[in-house]
Amino acid sequence: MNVLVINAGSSSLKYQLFRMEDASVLAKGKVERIGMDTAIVTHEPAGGAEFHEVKEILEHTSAIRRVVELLTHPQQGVVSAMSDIDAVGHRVVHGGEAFKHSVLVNDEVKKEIRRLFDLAPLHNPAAMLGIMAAEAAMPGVPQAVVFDTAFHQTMLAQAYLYPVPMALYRRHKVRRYGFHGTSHKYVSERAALLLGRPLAELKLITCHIGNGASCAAIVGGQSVDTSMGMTPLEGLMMGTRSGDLDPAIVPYVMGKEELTLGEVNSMLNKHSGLGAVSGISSDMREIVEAMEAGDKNAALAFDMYAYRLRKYIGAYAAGMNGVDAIVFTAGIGENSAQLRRAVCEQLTYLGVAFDADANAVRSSAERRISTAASMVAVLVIPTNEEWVIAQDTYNLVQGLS
Ligand SMILES: Nc1ncnc2c1ncn2[C@@H]1O[C@H](COP(=O)(O)OP(=O)(O)O)[C@@H](O)[C@H]1O
Ligand SMILES: CC(=O)OP(=O)(O)O
Ligand SMILES: [Mg+2]
Repeated sequence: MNVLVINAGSSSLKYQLFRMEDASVLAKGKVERIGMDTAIVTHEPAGGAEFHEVKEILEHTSAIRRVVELLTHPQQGVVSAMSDIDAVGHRVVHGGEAFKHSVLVNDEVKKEIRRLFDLAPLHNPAAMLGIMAAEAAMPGVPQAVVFDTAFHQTMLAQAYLYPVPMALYRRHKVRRYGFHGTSHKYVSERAALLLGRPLAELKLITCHIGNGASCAAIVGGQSVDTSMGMTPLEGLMMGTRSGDLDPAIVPYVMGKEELTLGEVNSMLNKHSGLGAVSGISSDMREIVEAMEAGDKNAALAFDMYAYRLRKYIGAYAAGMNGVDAIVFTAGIGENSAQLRRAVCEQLTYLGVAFDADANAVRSSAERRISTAASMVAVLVIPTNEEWVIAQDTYNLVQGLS
């Protein structure tokens, strides 16, 4: 069975086509910088030459259309027709309390995902575009959805409730859901293998640091806390999102600047974070480049980003009463040696002995960047949300026959 996985992030769309029988990847690729001046398309057919293009791609529907063209292309393609794709698995960011597990797509499921648009305005609409575009391109092919929120459903009420009137939870389900769950789950399992210790006895802090960023406190393989909240806006500073701030700022700024609810929402989700502080870019590569060229605002944005992450690591070590390993993953966590260094060199109080040389090595392998003597291991583990989604999709589709 061939399963196509579509992971529509806020600024990127990643895809992988898996042959499930031997867990092989027939092709993978990504469309990055969707909606920016130029998007970057990378398509890697297994055993074939990598294909790159830079073109304007303004939204996710066009991105999927391009992916479909590439997968069936006479030169760059890996299947002769779309009928060689047996199932499609989608990443959906918000599943609310309704979805504790992955499900096959039907009208009810689509309705529920739409109902959650308000709570994940950058993500659920992108995922829905993906589902609709895939249905149009591959009619009759079963589709499954895998939710970012599902893994965090193990949190206790002490972590998922906000100290506000409890009627808000009862009436409107106002609570912490947490996101990037598929990634936090995957890297925590890989971390246990890399450390050679049972997951059941580990306390981990996993840092999924991409365009969206969150960390999670994981005890014995179960999420006990995570930095994103009811929506993916809370927690760490991100590319375009503010993360934590004093909630009183919202009504204050709305009054002073005469902003509507929609405008203030858009300000915090799309016009804050690295982009707002640096005035340069929401992309960490460009921030680091500008910082190294001496730009003060880029340096401030970088320092704030690292400082806020360091504070969460401290908070989660306290929350779990200890930590065995800190894991970095996603675009920035996997690739930015500068950011990892800025965070980890000041964790000596926790017992982290950072290995700056190991950290500086560019690699796509799972690796340790703390010294052998470090009391707390620091790991870099490339995430693989797509493989987890493919497995869930495969299992659901098997259940159909
Ligand atoms: N070599 C690199 N150095 C620093 N940052 C990088 C590098 N490669 C990618 N990134 C950063 O990773 C982020 C995107 O991460 P990603 O996980 O792909 O995001 P998302 O899935 O949320 O769209 C961007 O800020 C990008 O600059
Ligand atoms: C939930 C979330 O923020 O996702 P992403 O990192 O893909 O934007
Ligand atoms: Mg992502």
